[in-house]
Amino acid sequence: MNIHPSDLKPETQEARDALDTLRDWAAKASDEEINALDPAVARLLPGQADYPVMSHVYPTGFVSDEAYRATLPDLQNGPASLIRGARAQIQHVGISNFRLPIRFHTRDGGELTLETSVTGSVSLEADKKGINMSRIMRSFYAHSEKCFSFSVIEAALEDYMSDLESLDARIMMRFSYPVKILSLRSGLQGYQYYDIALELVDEGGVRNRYIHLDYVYSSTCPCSLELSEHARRTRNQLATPHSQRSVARIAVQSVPNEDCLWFEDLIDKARAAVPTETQVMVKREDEQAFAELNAANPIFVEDAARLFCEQLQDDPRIGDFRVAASHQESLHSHDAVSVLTQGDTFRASSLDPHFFATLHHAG
Ligand SMILES: Nc1nc2c(ncn2[C@@H]2O[C@H](COP(=O)(O)OP(=O)(O)OP(=O)(O)O)[C@@H](O)[C@H]2O)c(=O)[nH]1
Repeated sequence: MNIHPSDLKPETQEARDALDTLRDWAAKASDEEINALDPAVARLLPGQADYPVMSHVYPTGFVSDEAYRATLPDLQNGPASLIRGARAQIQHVGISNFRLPIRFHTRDGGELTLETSVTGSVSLEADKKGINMSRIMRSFYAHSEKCFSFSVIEAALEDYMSDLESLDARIMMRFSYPVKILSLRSGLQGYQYYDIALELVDEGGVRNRYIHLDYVYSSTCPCSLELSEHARRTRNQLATPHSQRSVARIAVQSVPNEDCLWFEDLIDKARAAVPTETQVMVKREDEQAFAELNAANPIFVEDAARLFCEQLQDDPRIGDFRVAASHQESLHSHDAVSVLTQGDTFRASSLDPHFFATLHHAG
């Protein structure tokens, strides 16, 4: 019978010598080198004998049943003694920017399914360690299949407060909302996308709804227009006023009213305030119209804030509001900015250091 050398069992002394070699190596090896060893080998080292041998193969067939789940550590629901740092209430704790498709009604009776970024958070009492994070998403998912309306989101908010036993809760939904807009003169149409955010906040038992809209427009400087005309008139010198892409972030408190405040209504108000919205489909006749429209509506950044304010302040569907405008001046190496608020909701002596920087819309 042919015996292959690998079939030969090493002599016991050889095995002992190999173990001594391993242990001599281990005595000089670093922890990293020891930890990198195959657990079955590491177990042979002194003091490692009781080290349990663990499988490195993923157990595809393992089922986590209710009884097993009950054995899992649940740190976030642990005793207050686990709290690290100050024993202070946390105003917002949750998950930011989980995304899912949400269906929205349009003002003309249609429906749009849009990618929506959701941020959900709840308050946490000072003596509680943490929240069950997954419930922030699970509560929202339970309602997300229904067509959007603030009342659907209110149902998710109710779940937050009951599932997470929280006093306050907040849901923010951000999406880009397409609206077909007509060109100025050629009759062409194209889609304009509006960055919109909805906030639903329940704080101290008071519930509020907020809508945020970014409106992008061209601002032509009135002073520069006058100076250009002055050069033409007095010196027959051609001159053009500086104009620039500008952004107004309009935030309104949507107050319950039998008449719904549609996204399209807010967009219409913005256009009524500052008609020089950036265009989508532009032929030469449209470009000429745009030049005339800008000449007819020159605005400083102060004018912009007040023009938007004028469109918001007398609408019974709108409570407190804030207009933040940024003109990315083509004359300067900086932006001209303004913030106008009405009511206490958005009044703030401190502004996020990056707030104005977010009022830039790339093409
Ligand atoms: N509270 C909290 N949880 C976190 C954080 N980062 C990750 N998590 C994890 O979020 C995961 C899901 O949390 P839970 O919703 O409590 O999961 P669960 O306990 O199985 O869910 P329930 O069955 O509803 O209790 C946990 O594994 C946490 O470790 C954090 O910063 N805070």
